[in-house]
Amino acid sequence: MLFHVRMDVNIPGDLPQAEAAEIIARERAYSQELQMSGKWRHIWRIVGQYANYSVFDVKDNAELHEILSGLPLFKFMEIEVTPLVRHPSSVREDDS
Ligand SMILES: O=C(O)CC1=CCC(=O)O1
Repeated sequence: MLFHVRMDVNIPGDLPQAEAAEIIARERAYSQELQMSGKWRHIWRIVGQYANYSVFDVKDNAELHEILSGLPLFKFMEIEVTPLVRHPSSVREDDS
């Protein structure tokens, strides 16, 4: 199943910089491992915002929930999920 996910990050200003840097480094490693596995298909920065648009390809809602709630930045994020289904006019073979 494909899901479009918007993640808005809001790290509190009073979090020590070293702690924030460590969480961001773990977030990057976690994300890159999932990208390499094919489950996190796309990640795009939203211009001018500390936010991204991502596309996940996972088994079901439960797997997506597990992945998102495991994000090191999860507690500092607002997350919006939109389930996707193949468009009947799509010419791309990997759209589902
Ligand atoms: O910077 C972000 O948009 C948050 C994030 C998600 C995965 C990652 O590496 O950073």
